Amino acid sequence: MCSSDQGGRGRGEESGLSANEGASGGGHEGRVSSCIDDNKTKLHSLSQDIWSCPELAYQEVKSHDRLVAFFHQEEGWRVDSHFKLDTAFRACWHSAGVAQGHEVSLGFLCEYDALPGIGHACGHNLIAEVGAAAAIGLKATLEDEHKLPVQVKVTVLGTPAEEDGGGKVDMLREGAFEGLDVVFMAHPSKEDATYLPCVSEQDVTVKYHGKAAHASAYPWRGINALDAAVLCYNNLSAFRQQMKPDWRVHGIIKNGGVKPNIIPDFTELEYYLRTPSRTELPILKAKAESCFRSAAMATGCEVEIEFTRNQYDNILRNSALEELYERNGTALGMTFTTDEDVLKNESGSTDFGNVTFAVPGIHPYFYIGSDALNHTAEYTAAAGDERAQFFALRVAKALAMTALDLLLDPELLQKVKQEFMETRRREEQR
Ligand SMILES: NCCCC(=O)N[C@@H](CCCN)C(=O)O
Repeated sequence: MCSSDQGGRGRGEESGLSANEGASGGGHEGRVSSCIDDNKTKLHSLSQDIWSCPELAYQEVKSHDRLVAFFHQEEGWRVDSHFKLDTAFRACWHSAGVAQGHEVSLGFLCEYDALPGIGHACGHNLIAEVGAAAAIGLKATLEDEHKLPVQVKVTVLGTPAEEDGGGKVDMLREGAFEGLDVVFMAHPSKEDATYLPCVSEQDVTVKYHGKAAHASAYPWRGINALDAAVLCYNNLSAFRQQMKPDWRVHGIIKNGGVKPNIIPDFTELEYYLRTPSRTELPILKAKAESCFRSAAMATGCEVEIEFTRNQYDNILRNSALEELYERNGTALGMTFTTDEDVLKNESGSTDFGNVTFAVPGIHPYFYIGSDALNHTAEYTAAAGDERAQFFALRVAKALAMTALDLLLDPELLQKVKQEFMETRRREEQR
């Protein structure tokens, strides 16, 4: 059985609510909270171990092993390491009893990849912790509940490579999400929000091949690949005036030549192309491609255009899930942002978007005790700071309570699924 921890601080502490008081002070919600609080030391240690050893996309070997070990040490979980991808995993638990009809299958996702150079600047160590905490909190509560109206399967999926590549897209292709009824995860941010506009994205690498020559002695003998790269950059900058205001194109020159007196024979750029809906993305891709190709034509370079294997889709919203989550979060003392600039403008992209076209899901954002911005060294520090723990555990409680709501009231689950079908149909007809 679980005890109760009334501690708490930070945004939401202003309300004076502790997690348990805010939830209900008892009942199922109270049990979720106390079970998660009971495990806070080992959850913190899980998150710290991932944070202190940041690993890039598809190379999250130690983080994978640490999470797999975590679930091996928990009772009742069947763990598949290297599930579908080398650094992905799956952990499953089934509620006791004789299966009668459909088993409700709920998934919690853990991300754990970091960024080059600045470590866990997007706080994915906390995403992993939240996914694990919500899953064990829900399981413990369900074990105490003997009158569940349904059989339940809880699945934790470790999904690599969100920052680069899109591990969830690979896993979707491999069938890893089949059979799930609803999926849950939460992403660190600088505010609490049930939803931020997560847009669709296609990444592309552009390479120009020219011809080297001494830049002073025989410049007319060279073909300048840096000129092509600069023209490419400028073509896209000129095109920006005609882009829709909510499109985003941003790039870097990864390789711009080696020495001023050598006409560069090779340059390389990397661009991210984003539109609010995946249906618009092909239009932007085609226009960007014209910018890449015309720079090659103007300079006489050869161009190689490599669009990445996985495109990220926008997130399909589910207001039924959002309302449940917001109610639980508010009860736990969260204050959801009302800043229109944040709520209406593009956020980044996530491969969770692709998941929401296959399974109903929610991807709320959560404050971690710092005003630092994601993808900065300051955010890395905040994601590893002990102060983030209260917020991470609180969001895990809100996710687990939302899952519990669906299990205790089959009509709610039906509502979520119905909305998912309708939203997806509307999106596909856009
Ligand atoms: N909205 C989620 C934010 C996480 C994030 O920053 N994701 C990256 C993904 C980049 C993949 N190429 C982003 O830049 O949006």
